[in-house]
Amino acid sequence: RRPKNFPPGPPAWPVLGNLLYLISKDPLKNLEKLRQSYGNVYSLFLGSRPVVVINGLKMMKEAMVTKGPHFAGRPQDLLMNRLTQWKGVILADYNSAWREHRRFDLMTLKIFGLGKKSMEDQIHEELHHTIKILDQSAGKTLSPQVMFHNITSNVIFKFLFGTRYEYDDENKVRIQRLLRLTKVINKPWMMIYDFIPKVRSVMEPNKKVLKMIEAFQSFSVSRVNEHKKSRIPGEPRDFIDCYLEELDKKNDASSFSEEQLISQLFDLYLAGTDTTANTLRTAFLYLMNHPQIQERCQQEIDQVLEGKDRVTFEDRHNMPYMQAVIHEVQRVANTVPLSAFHCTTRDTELLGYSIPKGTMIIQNMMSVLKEEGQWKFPHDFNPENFLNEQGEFVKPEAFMPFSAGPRMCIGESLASMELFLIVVTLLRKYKFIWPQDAGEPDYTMVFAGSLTPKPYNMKIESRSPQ
Ligand code: HEM
Repeated sequence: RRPKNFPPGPPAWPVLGNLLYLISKDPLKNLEKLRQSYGNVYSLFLGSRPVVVINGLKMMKEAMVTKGPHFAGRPQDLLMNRLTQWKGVILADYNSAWREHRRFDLMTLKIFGLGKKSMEDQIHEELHHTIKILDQSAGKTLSPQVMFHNITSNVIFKFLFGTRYEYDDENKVRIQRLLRLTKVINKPWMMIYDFIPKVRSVMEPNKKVLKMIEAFQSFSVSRVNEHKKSRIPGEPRDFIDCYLEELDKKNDASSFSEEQLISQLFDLYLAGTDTTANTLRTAFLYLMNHPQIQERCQQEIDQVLEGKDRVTFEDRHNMPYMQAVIHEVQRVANTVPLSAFHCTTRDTELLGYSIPKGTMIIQNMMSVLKEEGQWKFPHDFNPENFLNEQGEFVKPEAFMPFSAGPRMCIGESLASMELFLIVVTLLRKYKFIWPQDAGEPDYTMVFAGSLTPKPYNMKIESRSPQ
C-alpha cells in the first residue's frame, strides 16, 4: 500500500508490484505512458518497494537542484552495492566519504586534464591511432562499434592508469570486458534479484558479474603497486599518483584508503567509457542519415580551421553549428535514460506529495530531453533546437543529459571535450556515408542501463586534405 499522501500510480500486482513496467521490452515507453496517466510525479512498486518517478524540467529542477540534498542519496541495499562493497563514488550514499571523493575526483580531472592541455593531447593521440585504421578503410565499409569504445576507453584509462593500450593488446581486451558489466547488471534478472526478497534467498548473484569485477580489481591492485614503486612524490603522473599523494597526507578522519582508490578506478572507468562511446555511435548514425547537416558541419569546420593543424576545444566558441549538432545528438541519444537511482535523505515533499526518507527515486530523463514546450522540435533530430535566430549557439535549461544538482555527472567536461574533438576531427577528414545496402536506418535505441543504437556499418570516404 502507498504511504499517506504519496504520489499516485498504477495498481500493483502481488509480489512483483509494477516491476513488469521496468523489465518488459520497452521500459522507457512504459514510463512515458504512466506520466501521461499520473502526471510528472508518480509512484510505482518495484516488488513491495515504493519508488517515485520524476518527470519534466520543472519537477526535475525542484527535486535535483532546489531540494538537491533531500534527493541526493543512493539506495544502499541493491546487489551492486554489495558487490562493490559500498565503496566508490557512483553508488555511495550522500555522506562525507562521497563528498570528499567526489571533490577529489573533480579536482584531479581538472588539474590533470581539463585545466591543462594534457587531456586534449591525449584525445588527439588516440584519434591519431584511429585515423590510421580509418585511412586503411577509406572507400570501404566498417563497423564503428569497437572503434569508439577504443578511443573513449583509452582516454579515461590513460588518465587513471597513466598508459594506453594498443587496440589488439590482450590486456586491453581483458579490461574492456568490464564494460559488459553494465549490460549484465541491467538485465531483468538483476531487477528481480534486487526487488523480490524471496528470490534473493534462493538465487546467488551471477558469477560472471563477480568475475568481471574481481578481474578489474586485481588488475587495478597490481597497477597501484607498480605506481607505489615508480612514483616521485610531488610529481603525479595520473589519477593513481594523485590519490597516493592524498594517502600520504591522510589523517585518522580521512575516508581515503587503498580500497577506495580501487573503487574509484572502477567507477570512473565504467562511467567514462560506454556513455561517451554510445553517444558517438548515435552521432554518426544521425550524421550519415542527415547528409545536409553533415555537410554544413564540414563547411563550418573547414572555414574555422583553415590553415590550422588540428582542432582545439577552444575552437568550439567559433563553431555554433557544430556545437548545436553535438548537443542535439546528446539530446536524442538520451544516453543514461534513468540516470543513476537516487534516494531521499530525509522526509520531503514534491508537488504537494509527501515522500518519506529512504524512498528510491527514478529520474525519467527523456521526459525533460524531449519535453514539449521546452524545445522547438522535441521529437525530431534538428540542431535548430540549440540555435537562436541569429544562428548563435544557445543551451536551453532542459538540456540535462548529465542530470543536475549535487549528484550531477562529474565527467561532463571530459565527455564534452571528447565529443567535440572526436566528431570535428573525423568530419574534417572523412565523409561518412550510410551504406547503400543498409536499408532504412533504425533509430531505435537498445536499453541496457545506458541507451545505444543497434549495430550498424558506415562507409567512409577521405575528404580532400583541408
Ligand atoms: C556522454 C557522456 C556521459 C553522460 C551522458 C553521463 C551521464 C551521467 C548521469 C545521468 C549521471 C547520474 C547523475 C545523477 O545521479 O543525478 C552520471 C553520474 C556520474 N558520471 Fe557521467 N556521464 C557521461 C560521461 C562520464 C564520464 C566521461 C565520466 C568520467 C570522468 C563520468 C563519471 C560519472 C560519475 C563518477 C558519476 C557519479 C556522480 C555521483 O554520484 O556523485 N561520466 N553521469
